[in-house]
Amino acid sequence: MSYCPLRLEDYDISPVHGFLPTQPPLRRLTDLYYEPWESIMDKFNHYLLGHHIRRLVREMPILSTDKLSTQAEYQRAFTILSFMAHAFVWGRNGAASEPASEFLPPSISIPWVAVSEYLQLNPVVCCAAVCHWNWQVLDENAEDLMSIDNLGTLHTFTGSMDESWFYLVTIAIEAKCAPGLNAILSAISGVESNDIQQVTQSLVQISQALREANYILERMYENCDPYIFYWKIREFLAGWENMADAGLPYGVLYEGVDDTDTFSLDNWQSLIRRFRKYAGGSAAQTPLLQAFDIALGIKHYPTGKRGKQSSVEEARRTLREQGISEPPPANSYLVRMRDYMPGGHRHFLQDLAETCRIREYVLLKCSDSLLHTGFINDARVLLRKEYNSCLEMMRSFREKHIMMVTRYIIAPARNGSSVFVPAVAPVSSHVIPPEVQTQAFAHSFVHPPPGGRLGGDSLPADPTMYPQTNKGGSGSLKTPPDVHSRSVPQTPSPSREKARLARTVNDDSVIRGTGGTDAIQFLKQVRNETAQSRV
Ligand code: HEM
Repeated sequence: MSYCPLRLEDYDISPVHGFLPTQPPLRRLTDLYYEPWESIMDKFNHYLLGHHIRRLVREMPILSTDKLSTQAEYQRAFTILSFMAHAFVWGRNGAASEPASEFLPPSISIPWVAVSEYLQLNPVVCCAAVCHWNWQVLDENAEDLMSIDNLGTLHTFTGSMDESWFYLVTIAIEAKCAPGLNAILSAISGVESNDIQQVTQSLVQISQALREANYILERMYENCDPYIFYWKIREFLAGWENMADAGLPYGVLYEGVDDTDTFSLDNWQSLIRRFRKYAGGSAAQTPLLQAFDIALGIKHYPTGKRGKQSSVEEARRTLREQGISEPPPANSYLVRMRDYMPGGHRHFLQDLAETCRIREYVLLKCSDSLLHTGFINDARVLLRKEYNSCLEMMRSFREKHIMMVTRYIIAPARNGSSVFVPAVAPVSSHVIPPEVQTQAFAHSFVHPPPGGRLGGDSLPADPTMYPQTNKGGSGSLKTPPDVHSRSVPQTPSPSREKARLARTVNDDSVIRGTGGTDAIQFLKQVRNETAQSRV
């Protein structure tokens, strides 16, 4: 086989399991030093159910990360700190006595930030935490070790089979698509050496991997109930961006990390700017689909903007200008999700975009002019067929995924919760003085933060939606409140917070996101761009 400049291992990608680690994730940090973390995880669901998490986390010592040495240990630390942190912030399903917490105690925030810096991702729940680093093999002797039926999760928030299954579908898709990643590299080297058979054969393997992904995706319905997903699971996966209605108008302050400057403690405005805003967990944070997009040359444009897929002319130009890097997908939401991927995986996507010219190769080999002048031969017909078959698998995956979003988000939101939530008097966790709350609240509507931390140093302004983490109160998105007539922002009651946290659908049945754009519109556009990439 000819040379391919990329090696999966250089990016923490497993040749056998793709973006999952080759060895199953650690089930425990064996150094007894970390026992305070592990002993909470031993009874995590019970503690969460019985409202013990906040007390236990506050009582936890601040542990150093110095005793973590392997990548697997860091990954385990990240996963368990993520579970504890989100359980701490969101409390027990919006129980009456537990509104969302705007503060993460130093026992979580200090090690969590240190571990996330090591892994080069944001300290917030992400796909890697709940899927990539959260699985086990059930039967070591099974014929197909990584079949979804032979996998289990290590941790869930709710202790439900539905939540396990929700993660397992993604985990199994990752595992089954690993051959597709190897095939991408093989196709790249085939292009380098102008070996049309190798490129075609690699495309066959990519489309087989994607066929598996389609099949596994549809199995979501088997064991994950949309009601449970929407009303029980999803709220724990939410982040702290655009969560004013859910009780987090400024995001979350990572105590001991962002408030160490004593000046800020005397100055509330300055302190509020230290709050972090992060999107929550979503399978959109898997590098897998983005890797296939890049490999197949599918371009995604900002939501609402129509763009063209590359033509033969552009393919010629790109090949002439070897070495000039291909810009990342222009859809800022997809680009933004890369900050929630481990560093190695993110760098792989960047380098893949610079290296991969499969679409250009197919376009040039199978251009219409060649077809019309009779130069076409069987190898070229086959190349085009297999390339288009990959696109069809990607399109079909996205089509199924849109239907899934309709069944798991839109329908349950429309039907409402069947659980009676009694009206309770507002209980505030906010310790910020009311007058400062008023100013900051007004400020956040008049000048919405550009994303990332308040003060906007990391994430670009993005009008694209992120409904899984949005409070989605239709009123606030459609009609900003009259900030001048507001005296003190109402602290939502926990029961209202719960409803708002889960509710992301307006009366017109549109899932709204950060900038008021529409999730289904985004997903349909991404699907259409995939379909339009056929050659
Ligand atoms: C109950 C199941 C699921 C629901 C309700 C769901 C929901 C959503 C929603 C609302 C979005 C829009 C952006 C966001 O909010 O993150 C999205 C995007 C996305 N989801 Fe899912 N999702 C589900 C399962 C999956 C699975 C199993 C995968 C694959 C591993 C997946 C992969 C993606 C990807 C790659 C995107 C980005 C858009 C794209 O590239 O097509 N999702 N999902």
